[in-house]
Amino acid sequence: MQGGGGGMEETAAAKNRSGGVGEGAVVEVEVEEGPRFRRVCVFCGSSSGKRSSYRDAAVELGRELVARGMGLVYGGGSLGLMGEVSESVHKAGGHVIGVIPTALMGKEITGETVGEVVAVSGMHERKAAMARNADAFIALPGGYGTLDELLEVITWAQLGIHTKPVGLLNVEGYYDFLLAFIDKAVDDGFIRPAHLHIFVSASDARDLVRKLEEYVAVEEDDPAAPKLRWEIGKVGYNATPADRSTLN
Ligand SMILES: C/C(=C\CNc1ncnc2c1ncn2[C@@H]1O[C@H](COP(=O)(O)O)[C@@H](O)[C@H]1O)CO
Repeated sequence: MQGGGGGMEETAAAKNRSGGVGEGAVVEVEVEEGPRFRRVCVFCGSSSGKRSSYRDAAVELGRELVARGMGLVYGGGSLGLMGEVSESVHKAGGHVIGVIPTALMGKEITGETVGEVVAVSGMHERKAAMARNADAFIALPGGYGTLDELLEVITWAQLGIHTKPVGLLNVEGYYDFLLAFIDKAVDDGFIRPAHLHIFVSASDARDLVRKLEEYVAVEEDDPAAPKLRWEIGKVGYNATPADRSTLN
């Protein structure tokens, strides 16, 4: 599991719990744990949907990420739920990275991106850059684009290409049919029962982020995984420790 780059930082406090740092005293170093995830990648609709609850969920998720010390990676722009979640993180003082293909960069196409903008050459590069720069993934309600992004990170987790947690924010049951479809695929032998637990879901942001923080990766047992991981390494899906100090 990739830990958040900002995690496990030593605080100023090297406290002597025994009452004084004299000779022979036992000094306990108190380590303050940072957030498990430095940045979370959010996939969501470029539309807002027809229910105000979708917008509310995007805003709430943004606030929850910032409250937990996590930044946002998303597809850039200000359209739909993408705009809601990025605005929410930005307003609450969190760090936002928008990854956007140069062809979509015109403000008349995607609107204004808040925070940092990373320009990439195309849609595949965008998905790889979003994945590389995040430690976990969350899907809010959305359409084809959101499903594509969500199913890709689930598929790659299934293959053992990454071990970053994936969460579904199932606002008002929006994803119930997808969850039912996945159950059907398990029943009919197309998805392994163990792979049901590759992602977690919850109906509200706080529960979902908590579940992601507690998530333990499913052990990969696919013989194809090492080769795939090597191939994906060439594309640069996972950040190396050195990458984590800067944007990549
Ligand atoms: C090209 C057009 C509008 C531009 N819209 C988008 N701008 C930025 N990112 C987008 C856009 N449309 C899709 N995406 C990506 O897919 C996800 C949302 O797709 P959905 O189909 O709305 O669920 C989102 O995460 C983006 O990465 C004119 O058609």
